[in-house]
Parts: sequence; C-alpha cells; structure tokens
Amino acid sequence: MKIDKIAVIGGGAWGTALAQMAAAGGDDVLLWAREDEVVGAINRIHQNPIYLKDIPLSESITATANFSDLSEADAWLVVTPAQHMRAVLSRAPCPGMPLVLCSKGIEESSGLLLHEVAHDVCETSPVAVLSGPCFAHEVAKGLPTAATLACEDAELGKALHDRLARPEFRLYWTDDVAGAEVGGAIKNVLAIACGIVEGKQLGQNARAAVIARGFAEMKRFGAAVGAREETLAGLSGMGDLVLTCTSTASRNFSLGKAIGEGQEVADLMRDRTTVAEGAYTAPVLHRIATEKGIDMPIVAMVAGLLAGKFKIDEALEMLLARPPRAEAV
Ligand SMILES: NC(=O)C1=CN([C@@H]2O[C@H](COP(=O)(O)OP(=O)(O)OC[C@H]3O[C@@H](n4cnc5c(N)ncnc54)[C@H](O)[C@@H]3O)[C@@H](O)[C@H]2O)C=CC1
Ligand SMILES: O=C(CO)COP(=O)(O)O
Repeated sequence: MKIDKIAVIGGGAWGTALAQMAAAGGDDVLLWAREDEVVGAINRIHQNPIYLKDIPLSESITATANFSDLSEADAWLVVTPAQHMRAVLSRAPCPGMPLVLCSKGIEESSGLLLHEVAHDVCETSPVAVLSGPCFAHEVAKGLPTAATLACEDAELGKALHDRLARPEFRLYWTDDVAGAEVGGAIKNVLAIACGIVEGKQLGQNARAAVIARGFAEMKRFGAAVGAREETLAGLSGMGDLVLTCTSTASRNFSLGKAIGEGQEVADLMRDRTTVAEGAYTAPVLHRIATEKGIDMPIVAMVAGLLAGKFKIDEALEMLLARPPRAEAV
C-alpha cells in the first residue's frame, strides 16, 4: 500500500502546519478550510492570515472550500475542533477514505472518543490517530518534533508513516488508537489547571504536583477505556502533558492563567478565534468519570471552575482536604 496524495480538513493552525509538513518534500497537498479568507490567502500569498500568521507556506499547498475536491486524495488528515468533527465529516464524501485524526478532545454530546465518532460517520473508513507534543507554529517552521501515529491496521500505519514522517517530524507508531486519543484529550484539561496555578501564583511545586497527579488521573481513565499505560507514558500522553502544562504558547494553559488571574470564564470564552479544547473536554470528561466511578479530582475541579460552581480558593481547599492515599494508581 502507498499513500501519495494528502488532503487536510481544517485550516486552523494545526491543519495548516500539517499541510506544510506534508508538502515539505514538494508534494502537492490540498487543504480544506472553512473561511474564504483563509482559502484565498493560501492560494494567493501562501499564508494563513487568521490562524498561522507570518509563517510563509509552501506553494505546493492549494486551499479549497469544496468538499468534492477532496475525493482525489489517498488519505485525509482531519484537523477540525473536536466538537465540529462529526458535522464536518458528515458533509465530506468519505466512503473508504483513510482518515488520520489529528484533533484532541472528546465529543461533548455523546461522550465518544474521536475515532468512535469517525467510525459512526464514515463507517467504511480505516482510522488512524496522530497526536503528540506539537505546537503548530514550531512544526510549520520545521523545528524538530516527535509524535505518536496510532493505527490498528499495520499496513496502513506503515504507509502513513512513510508519507508523513520526516527527519524533523519523527513519528513513533503504535496500534493503541484509544491510548493516543486519551492522552491528547486529557492533557488539555490539565493544562487549564496548570495555567490556573500559574495565574494564581500557587508556585512551581503545585504545578509539578498537578502534572504528576493529573497523569495518575489520565492513567485511571485510560485503564477504563482500554488505553495502554505505555502509550500514555509516551509522546501523546506524558510528552504532550509536559509541553502544554508549561508554556503560555498553549491556548489551554493561557486560558487557565487568565482564569487564575481573576478574569471571568464567560468573557474569556466569548468571541475566541482559536480553540481551547480543554474547556469543552472538561465537562464531558468529568461526566464520564462520575458515571464510571473513576477518581479524577483535578478534572472535577477544572470542570467546576469553568461552570462557575465554585471559586479557585474553594477548589484548592477541596483538593488539599482530600483524604491521604497511597501514591500508586
Ligand atoms: N494548534 C496546535 O498547536 C495544535 C492543535 N491541535 C488540535 O487540532 C484541532 C484544531 O485546532 P487548531 O488547528 O489549533 O484550531 P485553531 O484554533 O487554529 O482554529 C480554529 C479552527 O476551528 C474552525 N472552526 C471554527 N468554528 C467552526 C465550526 N462551526 N465548524 C467547523 N470548524 C470550525 C476554524 O475554521 C479553524 O479551522 C484541535 O482539536 C486542537 O486541539 C493538535 C495539535 C497541535
Ligand atoms: O496540542 C497542542 C500541543 O501539542 C496545542 O496546545 P493548545 O491547544 O493548548 O494550544
């Protein structure tokens, strides 16, 4: 099996960066974007002026707003915000098309992981997941990056690896699709928590505690949905957790930081141009954890703070008042 022609669905920062990476060898790449302004600018001046400003893009990238153009591709990279993936895929002619899911989240309405949503909408499509510590602007500039490529079909996984990996974009493979998705979805919620710690000036010890105990929550959730612990300890889990929990380049961390500094959640969420997935993942993750009896206190606090159920000082008090426990998960 050989994958040559790549199409990318989603002209945000990450879709644009992935199109840039897929076009780095000079191969033509088709990028579907929702905004006419993005389509026009990519085709005319090879830039994405809304989502990835000031980064020159490869002339091998062509943008389109027509789903019908995508049927010529050998595989699609799906890079919409998680909550819009079902609606966008439902409009695209996907029978049998291999899909590489690059978004990070859990569908709020159904509680499904994104590979389950893709199977729902595109029943005959084989599905892979690409996830890891990858700030879009760094990938678009060709800075060294490593990520996880998860695919149950080994032949398709190898073909995707051969087409997408580059020396500066190193892909490690696994067949643990759920594992790769769980890490990417949960780290966004934990990044909001770490941003709150930063904004509230609770200290670096507290941030390290959130990362380590948040990882324990990730492992508990993973075990309940069949994710392998070794995947969570890799790039898509621990790797992305460290990146996103320690940098203001993360939208999730920055959202948390602003909340920690005392800004109102409603103001911060209103009129956002870019997506902070953790704000949508936190409530559904908390709901699933409660239903399945999975202990996820940090996730519960983030969900409660976003919903305005309590103040940060109260959340901190509740976390610190939890009964002592053994460290092992
Ligand atoms: N930016 C990054 O560094 C990375 C992002 N991701 C993930 O990629 C996914 C996409 O994120 P970004 O490209 O960063 O987005 P972005 O924040 O740069 O852009 C927002 C995107 O949302 C789309 N959008 C807004 N309203 C929509 C609607 N009603 N229906 C369909 N699409 C709509 C816009 O067209 C645009 O493509 C997210 O799940 C994110 O977690 C994953 C790795 C890195
Ligand atoms: O997923 C990311 C890096 O791997 C991007 O993080 P943010 O969505 O928080 O900006």
